Amino acid sequence: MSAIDARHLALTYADGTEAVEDVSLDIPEGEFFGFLGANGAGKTTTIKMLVTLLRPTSGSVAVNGYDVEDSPRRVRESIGYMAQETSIDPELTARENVRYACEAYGVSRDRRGERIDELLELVDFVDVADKRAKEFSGGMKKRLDVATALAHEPPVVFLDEPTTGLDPKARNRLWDYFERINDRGTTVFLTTQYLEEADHLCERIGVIRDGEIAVSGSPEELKSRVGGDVLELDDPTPTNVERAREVAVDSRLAADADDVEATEEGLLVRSAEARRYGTDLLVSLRDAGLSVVGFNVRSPTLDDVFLAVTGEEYDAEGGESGGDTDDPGGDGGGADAETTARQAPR
Ligand SMILES: Nc1ncnc2c1ncn2[C@@H]1O[C@H](COP(=O)(O)OP(=O)(O)OP(=O)(O)O)[C@@H](O)[C@H]1O
Repeated sequence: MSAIDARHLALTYADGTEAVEDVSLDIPEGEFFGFLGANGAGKTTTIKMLVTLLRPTSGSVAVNGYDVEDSPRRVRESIGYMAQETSIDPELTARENVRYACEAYGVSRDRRGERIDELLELVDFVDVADKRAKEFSGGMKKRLDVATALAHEPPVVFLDEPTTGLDPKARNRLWDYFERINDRGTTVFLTTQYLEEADHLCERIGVIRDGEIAVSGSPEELKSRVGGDVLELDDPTPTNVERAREVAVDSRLAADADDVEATEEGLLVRSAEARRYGTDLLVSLRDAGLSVVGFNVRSPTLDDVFLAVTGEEYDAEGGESGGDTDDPGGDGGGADAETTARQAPR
């Protein structure tokens, strides 16, 4: 049985916006699935249909074998949902928030005390269990959100941008919990603004564009579809970039013009020959009277996949730095050696 089986899902909002046009997903039990797309591509609308908060205009969805139209209550009982907005009560302590979630999700009275302790332990809240949630940092609130979404041990959890705005340390910590629950057999459906997060966590990824799945596959499969390596030229002046683009398109590197993209930093060329002939391009640029300030050849990342599929750079608002810390009253918890080492190579 699939954990999530969505067929030809579509949703048009009352104002006529066709947010989701045709989304089919078949996610096996126990998979860690990443759902990616630019802002407004239809991710949240899709999740809301999967968790019974929005009724599809057409198509069908079964979650854990229950049809969302026929058995919405069964679906809700069998899933955990961590929405973008926090669901914890700032006036309650961590323990009270978790207890409330256990009651709301119908965890039996006999089991409740034990389950509350397990959940607090899972997200490392034992020492601060009796502090009020309003005293917690952004990262801690997210961890508490994770605990409450898991109260009833659901076989499937939906995480909608669970780490947005967190600093790398807090994010890494959450990644550990997500991996832990997936290791226990829980199916995870994740949306994220951070492609390195999807790369690190997900076994399979689907990219939604204009309300339809544009590509899906494992991170490695998707990266291999970029076709070779990626050569980056840094040049901040747009006029130079435009001329450099013409030189690159004419070079033996690019199979066609689509392999050359202007980026915020300068220019990017996807090519199976990037390592072999990359320096030839530098010579051609110099001959054309252009100099570059930076040059680099690297393996493709999911950012390259995204750029190739959508023609846009993946939006990562909330940023890599200056995010919400996991450490209230601390020094902001910058990236330590371990954190840095765990980031996907760029
Ligand atoms: N209640 C609504 N009424 C009308 N249009 C809506 C509504 N909610 C979302 N939309 C539109 O539907 C489209 C898809 O929105 P959705 O929130 O699903 O995208 P998303 O991929 O989750 O984006 P984000 O990353 O910004 O959350 C967008 O064009 C959005 O403006």
